[in-house]
Parts: sequence; structure tokens; C-alpha cells
Amino acid sequence: MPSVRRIAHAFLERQGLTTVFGNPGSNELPFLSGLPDGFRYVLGLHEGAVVGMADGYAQASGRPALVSLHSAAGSGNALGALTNAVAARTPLVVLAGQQARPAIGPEAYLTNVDAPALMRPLVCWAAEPACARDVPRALAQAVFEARLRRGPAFLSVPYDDWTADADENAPAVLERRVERAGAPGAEQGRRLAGAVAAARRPALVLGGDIDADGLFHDAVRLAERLGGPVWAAPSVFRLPFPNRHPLFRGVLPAGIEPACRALAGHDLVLVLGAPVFRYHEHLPGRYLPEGTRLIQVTEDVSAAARAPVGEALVADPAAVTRLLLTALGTPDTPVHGYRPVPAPAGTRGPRLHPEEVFAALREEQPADTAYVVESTSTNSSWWRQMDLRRPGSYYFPAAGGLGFGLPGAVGVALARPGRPVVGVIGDGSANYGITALWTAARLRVPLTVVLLRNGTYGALHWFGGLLGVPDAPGLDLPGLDFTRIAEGYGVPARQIGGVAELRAALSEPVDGPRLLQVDTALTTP
Ligand SMILES: Cc1ncc(Cn2c(C)c(CCOP(=O)(O)OP(=O)(O)O)sc2=O)c(N)n1
Ligand SMILES: [Ca+2]
Repeated sequence: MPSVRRIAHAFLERQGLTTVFGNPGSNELPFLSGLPDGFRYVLGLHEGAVVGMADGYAQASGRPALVSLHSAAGSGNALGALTNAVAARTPLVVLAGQQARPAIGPEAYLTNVDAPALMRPLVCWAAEPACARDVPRALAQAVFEARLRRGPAFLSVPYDDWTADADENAPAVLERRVERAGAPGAEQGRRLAGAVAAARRPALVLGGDIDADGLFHDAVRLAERLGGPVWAAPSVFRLPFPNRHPLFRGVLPAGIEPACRALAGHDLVLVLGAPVFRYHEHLPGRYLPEGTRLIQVTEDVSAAARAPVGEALVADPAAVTRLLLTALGTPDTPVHGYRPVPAPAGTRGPRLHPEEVFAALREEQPADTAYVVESTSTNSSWWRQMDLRRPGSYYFPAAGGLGFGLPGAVGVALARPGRPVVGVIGDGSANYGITALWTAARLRVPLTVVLLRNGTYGALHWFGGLLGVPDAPGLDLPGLDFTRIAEGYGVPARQIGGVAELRAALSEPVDGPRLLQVDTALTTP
């Protein structure tokens, strides 16, 4: 009989999971041995960077990604990055090594004492097979759980399982297909279309799933058919709609009371592909204005069940969007007149205003550039200056867990080799995923990193004021020089003086990773 490893490799190959993002330990070597031709191992120097790269890769490719982590400490290092993947609903298959079966009970060195418990609740499914013969089936379950539940699934495998003989049923795993159909029933569809058609002042709130599911252009057609305002759901991590479209009103405020105020006057709020809502600053009040009906459409059962208000239909947003476009008819003429971009705010000192940096990106970068942003005090400046009109144009850490930016940018660039990719990273955020620069250099990933150095955790200064604690310590970052740090990881880097120098640098051809450090003024989010 073939070995468990042989069946596992064959199954992963059948499922297209041939790029392994990993950082190895002794427990993982038996799985990694004998990887078939066509497999690619992308080494990250810290498990946070490994998962961040896999997250960016899976989001940009639209397919699950495979992760190989070391047991215990290695899996623990990945938890921060997994907060973003679980919030983004990114399908990741996370394999972790484990001590040999007889050594687990006595808790030998490098034992992951209760491996599945360590990873919950940051994965949608976690297990350690009860015996070597169950590994092929459990691996298949991990793949199908990740893909169908849309999140990271975790499997811990003792290292002596991989060389064990598979049993006579194992080859049948290779033939398994598990699919999901998520269209609403006829009556559900009629009810929803009737509610939308009857609305006098409908509003749309769109979530990251709209971009993840390829619905960016359908959302525009639906919005133009409804004719009402469109918001991106709070704590936006993917752009679901062109941000200068005349119907676009920006990101819905991430506070209960301001969000309610923004929705005032609308008799129906249709939420597609988002939780209701992922609030951030706690600003209590009514969830919805008097007389406003909210209907949420998501395939995330938990997001539907935990929402504090409104009705929910658990269904595929793509099927629902198509159903509504069919029932309501698509608009005859597309809307014109995208909103013009205001002149960027400037500064009179040596530091650039973030808006000047973003205006330079808008004007110098190709229109199909994909941006991976992780700078938390510059969001308002970003949306004032950018004009993004394509799917897959914007990625942000979905749970606000810093450390996604740099690795995620590397992952996006690996997934979309023909598309320009720019990481816009704060000098605070950069430190959490900095080792991704080494992988970018080794793989010569075409990537521009614009490092915004304002010498501080800018957003926390703002939050301190909001929370009435302006005197908190630990918010300033003097003396960091990412040009030298990047060079140390093998990435060419330079300090940028003014806007003209930035524009000139951005217009140069990109044939590998590069980092441009810009000193910026502190702004409010
Ligand atoms: C893993 C992790 N650690 C700490 C934080 C807390 N945090 C921190 C430390 C922020 C400051 C980020 O600083 P930056 O330089 O990247 O960006 P700005 O200066 O523009 O705010 S924003 C924020 O929520 C976090 N979100 N995630
Ligand atoms: Ca900063």
C-alpha cells in the first residue's frame, strides 16, 4: 500500500494546493519530504509572515492556499495573522507538525499538547487524526471545510504518520468532490425581490465578499438599477465598489450611532456579503433609524446569526445579486460623472502630507495597480485621494491585526504576477511582518513598498484622544530606518525627499522588490 504521505501529496495535487507557504521544524520534515514536481515551497522567516503571504495569495488568486507550520510555538506565532484570515473568510489549509504519536502523551520536546484547542476560535475547523490511517480523510476534510466554510482550517499530524501505510480506502479520498450551491429558494427570492422593488429609498452596504466573489461590476449594475447610495461596510478590508462612483458614499462609520445616522431616511438597507456590522470605536446608540428595514445577505451563517438587528438570508451573494438584477432589470445606461479628486492637502514642513503621497500613487501608478494598505492613521487621506475602479484593487488586514501588510503584498504579487502591486505600510505596521521582505528578495517578487514614516503609532494618538487618555505611553517610534532594515533583508531601498522624487521613483520600471521610505506628517484616520 502507498504511504499516507504519498496519498496526501496526491490529494493536494488533485486539489491544486501545490504552493506551500511554510516555515519548517523537525516535526514537519517528513511531510515535506518527496514533494512531487510542480509543488513550490515559499519560505517565510516567521509564521506570521507565512500566514500573511498565504492570506494575500489566496485572496488575490480566489483559491485556497496551503500553509505548513511548526508545532506549538510555530502554530502560536501564526495566531495573530489568522485573526485577519478568519475575518476575511480566507480559505487556508493550515497543516502543522506534531511530535511522534508515542511521544505526545509524555509531552516530549516540541509536542503541541492540545493542538486543535490552541487554534480555536481562529480557524473554522481544527483536528488531530486519531490514527495514521485517518490522515488522508482528515486532510480532505480540512480542504473541504476551508473551501466551503470560507476560512482557515487546521490539521495537526504526528510526524510518524506520514510514513505509515495508508489503508485500502485511502485512494478513494482522491476521487472526493464536495460542492456547495447557495441560491435562495423561489419563495425566498420572490420575497427579497419584492422587498427591494417596493423600497422607496433603498441603500446598499457592501462587504469584502463582493470583491472576493467577483461581484464588483455586478454591484455597480445593481446600485445603478436601485439608484440609491452605496457604502462599503465598516472596517473595510476589500474595496467592493468604485470609490469615486457618484453613488458611492464611502465607508460606513464604524460606530453604532454614526452608522445609524448615516442610514437615516432610507426605508430599506440591503447588506450584501458583510457582517452587520463590524463596528470598531464603541459609540452606542440605536442600530437603525426608526422605520428602516435591514436585510442582510451572506453565506456566513455565524455572521447572520450574531447580527444585533435586521433580517438575514443565508445564501450566496452572487446568486442573490443575479436574481435581483433579473427581477428588477439591469439599468439601461451606466452612470457617468465619477467624482473628481480634490487637490491634495500639503504641508509647509519637510514632511509630506499622506495625501501628497497618495496623489502621486494615483497619478504615477498604472490604473490596475493592486494596493495592500496597512497604515492606520491615513485612511481618510487615502479615500480622499484614490480613484480605484477595478476588482482586487485594495487589501487591508481584515481584523485590524497588523502584520498582514508586507506579507500580504508579497502574497498578492505572487498570485497576480502580471499586475502591479504596491504595499502602503506604516512605520509601526512594518515591524510586525518585516521578514516578508526576505522572501520578496529571494523570489525577486515585483513589488513596490511605500513606507510611511511618521515616527509614531499615529492611529493610537487619535484613539487616545477619543478615549480621553491622551497621555498613554508607548506610542512613539523614533529612530527607525527601513532603508537599512530592507537592505539587510536584500531589498533595495531609498529615502525619498519630496513629491517630485517620489513621482520619479514610482515611474521607474519595477523588476523586483523595492522600498521607498517617505517621511510623512501625522494625520487623523
Ligand atoms: C498585531 C497588532 N498589534 C498592535 C495593534 C494595535 N495598533 C497599532 C500598534 C497601531 C499603530 C500602527 O502604526 P502605523 O505606523 O502602522 O500607522 P499610523 O502611524 O498611520 O497609525 S493601530 C492599532 O490598532 C494591532 N492592531 N495589531
Ligand atoms: Ca506610523
